[in-house]
Amino acid sequence: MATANHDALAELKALSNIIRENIDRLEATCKANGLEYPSSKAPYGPESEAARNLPDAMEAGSLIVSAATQLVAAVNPPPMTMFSLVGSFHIPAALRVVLETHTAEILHDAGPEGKHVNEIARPTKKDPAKLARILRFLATHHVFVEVSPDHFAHNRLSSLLDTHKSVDYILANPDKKHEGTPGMTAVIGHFTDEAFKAASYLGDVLLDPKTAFNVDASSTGFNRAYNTDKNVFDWFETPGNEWRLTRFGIAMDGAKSMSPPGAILEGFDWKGMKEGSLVVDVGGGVGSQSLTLAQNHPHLQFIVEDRTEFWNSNLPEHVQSGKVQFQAYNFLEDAQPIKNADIFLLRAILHDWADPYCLTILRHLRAAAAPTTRLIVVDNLIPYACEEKSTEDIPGAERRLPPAPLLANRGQANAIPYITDIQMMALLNGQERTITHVRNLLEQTGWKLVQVYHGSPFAMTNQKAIAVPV
Ligand SMILES: C[S@@+](CC[C@H](N)C(=O)[O-])C[C@H]1O[C@@H](n2cnc3c(N)ncnc32)[C@H](O)[C@@H]1O
Repeated sequence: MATANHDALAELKALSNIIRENIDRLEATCKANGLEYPSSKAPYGPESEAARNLPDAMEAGSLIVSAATQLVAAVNPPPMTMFSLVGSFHIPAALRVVLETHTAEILHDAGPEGKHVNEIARPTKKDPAKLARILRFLATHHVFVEVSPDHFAHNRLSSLLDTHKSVDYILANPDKKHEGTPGMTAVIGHFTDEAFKAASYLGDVLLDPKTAFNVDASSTGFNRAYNTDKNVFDWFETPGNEWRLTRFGIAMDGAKSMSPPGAILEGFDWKGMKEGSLVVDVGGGVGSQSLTLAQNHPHLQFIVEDRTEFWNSNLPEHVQSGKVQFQAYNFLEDAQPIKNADIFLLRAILHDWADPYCLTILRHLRAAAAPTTRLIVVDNLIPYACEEKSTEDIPGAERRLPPAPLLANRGQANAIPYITDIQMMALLNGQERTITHVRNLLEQTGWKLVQVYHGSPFAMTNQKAIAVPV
């Protein structure tokens, strides 16, 4: 541990150099590609994100975020940092309020002058004085701008809360707010509601001797928060929760926007597969990953397996289109019915479940695998917060270390897998896993991990572990 002042200052200077060098790199990358770097004041949109999605810009951005957040932690008085950390649970509470008062839609056409909070609070008949404090708190975290006292306007971050639907439509059809959207608002809804409440009971579950070592999917913070014995997937299907199930399905689709477009296409030679190869998307939800694959690789066939109720209550038109076939399948209870799959795809599935459930899922797939079947596990492969040598024998597993003095896992630039890890624990006793952990599960179930793909530093649930039967 550094104790002398000059060490601490050397760290600050090194961090500031990383930031400066990588801003120059961003500038050069944008210039070389003739693209504008997106403004933090302009609304978010996939086209205007093009510069940020350039591989070199992503790497530069990741190093800047890593260095800047480390710099803040080093410079801010520790009690202030700790106070900010323990108080950060108010952020999702505030985000839920603005989401459910449709503030983003109310401000949609307000332009840079924004609107007075009285106007923002009126359509949902909320207290403007309280809403102003909520919005000011968020503006302090760069979500919305307070342009003049009590007048709030959009910026890039707050525009992610906007469904682009009219306020009148949402007020008349509250259950349809997220339908037909890219899904980020549904992600925000699920996180700030079910997940946030589940997380607030996580400590109770982990500290209670009766549940401390329990890995049951229905013995979680979620179960305490909602006072139910059902796991979250069963609970979503109980009468009265239809809108939550729909929101969750749209949220899963929306999580794609947290990765570069087409992230599922990377890291595996889909093109090299023979004509008519069959991809079975196990627990494929509304089939959004299979659709992306089908659109880009029309020579492949797809079957999306999930619990019946899931797709019928989400996107029935996908079932009717025929491009992707849907099949009811319970991966915890049933033998895998497809015996001639070329690929079993498991995206964001293993992370939902504790090890005993994953072993069941993997054994069912192994029993149905042909010698040529490939298993592609797409999940976050969570790095230790220090250097890791134990998986370097697996092709693709090695990670490039960032420059000193950054954390080996890039800290806040790589925060999402650690957030989803705790989220999975709070909701289902699931978890994100290290490469070693995934390898162990595969080895216990007759699979061998042969290739790892890390992908973009800013992508969500895009890392791939490719396995073959043994
Ligand atoms: C986190 S979502 C992932 C969806 C999709 N693979 C993706 O990447 O967007 C988990 C999916 O597992 C499905 N699921 C949960 N329990 C299941 C079970 N026992 N059998 C089959 N599917 C299940 C859920 O309905 C949901 O669609």
